[in-house]
Amino acid sequence: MLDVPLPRPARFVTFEGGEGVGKSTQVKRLLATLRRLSVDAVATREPGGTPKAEAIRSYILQGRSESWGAGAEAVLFAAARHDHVKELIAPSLASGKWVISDRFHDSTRAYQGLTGGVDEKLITGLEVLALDGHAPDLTIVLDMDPEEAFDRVSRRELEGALVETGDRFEKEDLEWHSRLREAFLEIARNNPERCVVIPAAQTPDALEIRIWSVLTKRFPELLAGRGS
Ligand SMILES: Nc1ncnc2c1ncn2[C@@H]1O[C@H](COP(=O)(O)OP(=O)(O)O)[C@@H](O)[C@H]1O
Ligand SMILES: Cc1cn([C@H]2C[C@H](O)[C@@H](COP(=O)(O)OP(=O)(O)O)O2)c(=O)[nH]c1=O
Repeated sequence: MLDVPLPRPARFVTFEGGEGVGKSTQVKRLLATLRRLSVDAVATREPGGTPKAEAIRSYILQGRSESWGAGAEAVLFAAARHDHVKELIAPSLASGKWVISDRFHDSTRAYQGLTGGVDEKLITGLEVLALDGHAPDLTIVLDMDPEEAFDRVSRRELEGALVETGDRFEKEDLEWHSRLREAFLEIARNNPERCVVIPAAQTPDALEIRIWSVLTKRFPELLAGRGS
């Protein structure tokens, strides 16, 4: 019998959660694992991912749009996302490439919507426009106590990493970050078929193993033909 490989449809996976929960670390690790398995994949981030979206990212994260209010910022994030979907995400998926994004639309709903007070109807309308049908297949929500996550971020800053967000959302107080944490958990509860919440207060290795087990359960084709 011919050993024909099973088709592996390209999947769109997003990572969400507050600051310092370990999203970027796990995105890099997942990309490396997929590539080791010869899965064609690209990692990207939001806001950003394309030159135009990166320009919007710099503008917002430098705090230049802060005085415009959360509603206008939601529109800016959505404008960046629209370009990101059109120029990078949709073409990658169409060409068979997996896309792993460090943040996506849930961040707008959590930060600007549920925490920032922007009307749910505006958030939903922006989602429809920006996603253009490209909702993630799976969203990993990394969840942890914001105080512990702050410690990680301060360490990252002490270690000298370039952190462009230090003067924007990170400066909000603990109560605000606790509301943000609840916002992500609420989004996950409302989208149980798409979102998986993973406790993030564990070592990077343990977290990587847990995330990989979620992926292989959700997308068994990842293991097809590997005898496991
Ligand atoms: N599981 C973990 N345990 C402890 N520290 C971590 C873990 N994952 C990441 N870190 C460290 O915490 C900081 C924030 O991690 P990062 O991946 O940049 O988080 P995020 O992208 O969610 O802001 C970095 O200094 C990183 O090295
Ligand atoms: C994508 C997105 C990000 N953000 C915020 C979350 C972060 O504070 C910032 C992006 O910074 P980033 O460096 O990607 O986040 P992190 O600190 O988790 O590594 O922008 C929104 O407020 N709305 C959005 O739609």
